[in-house]
Amino acid sequence: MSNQAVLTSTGLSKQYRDGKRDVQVFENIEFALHKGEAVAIVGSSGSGKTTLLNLLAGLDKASSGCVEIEGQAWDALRDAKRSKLRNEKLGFVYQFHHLLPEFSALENAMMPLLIAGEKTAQAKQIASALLQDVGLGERLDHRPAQLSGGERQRVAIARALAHDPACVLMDEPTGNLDETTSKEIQELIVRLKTDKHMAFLIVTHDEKMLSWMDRAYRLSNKTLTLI
Ligand SMILES: Nc1ncnc2c1ncn2[C@@H]1O[C@H](COP(=O)(O)OP(=O)(O)OP(=O)(O)O)[C@@H](O)[C@H]1O
Repeated sequence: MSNQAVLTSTGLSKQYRDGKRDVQVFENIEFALHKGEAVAIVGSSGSGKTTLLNLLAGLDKASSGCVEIEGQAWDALRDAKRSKLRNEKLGFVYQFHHLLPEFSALENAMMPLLIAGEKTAQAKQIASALLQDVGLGERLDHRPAQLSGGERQRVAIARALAHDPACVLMDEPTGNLDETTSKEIQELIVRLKTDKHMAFLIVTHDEKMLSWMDRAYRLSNKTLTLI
């Protein structure tokens, strides 16, 4: 495992304006995710996990503090550059998978590669291998509506990994998967972090996931604590 930081936050604070008062979500979060690590964040509903993921991904602005991806501060970049860097470096798996309904599983998983300028044949090869890895080798031509919730989630996972991102941010990735499929996803993550030094930051309620993570943090009382 390399010690190189992929994602860091320094003095990260966020508050929202609620009517006339400011609501502080968290304060002074110091965090670092390194190459080849899988790190979990747990916390009760409303503790700020999604807010933190959005800040780390450069999708939202902090009230104060700084987030850097491979040494590059999101704040220092203009919108177009920020989007380009995000597309290159990050993969996302959301609670709601946001697949494009009119496209097949294979086409959805190919999308980030095509956006990155990959040739269609090559994109097809990479995406189908990943869909095979997540147990969907027989479902390549199915559209999202023809897949179960768990199968859709697995397409979203393949899509997030297709362009070989430095870091994958996951929000409850195994929330609607059965135990066997969750285990397959776990094995895939472990393989990718070992072989490709990919970093994973995973928001989860799944206690079983914590057992094989490198570290886990709890977000509560506006701070992030190692557990
Ligand atoms: N745009 C917004 N404006 C005002 N308050 C917000 C906004 N977005 C989130 N909040 C508040 O910030 C707090 C943290 O929300 P967040 O969605 O980050 O929590 P969470 O830990 O991801 O919750 P859950 O597990 O339920 O998804 C909540 O109290 C929420 O109401």
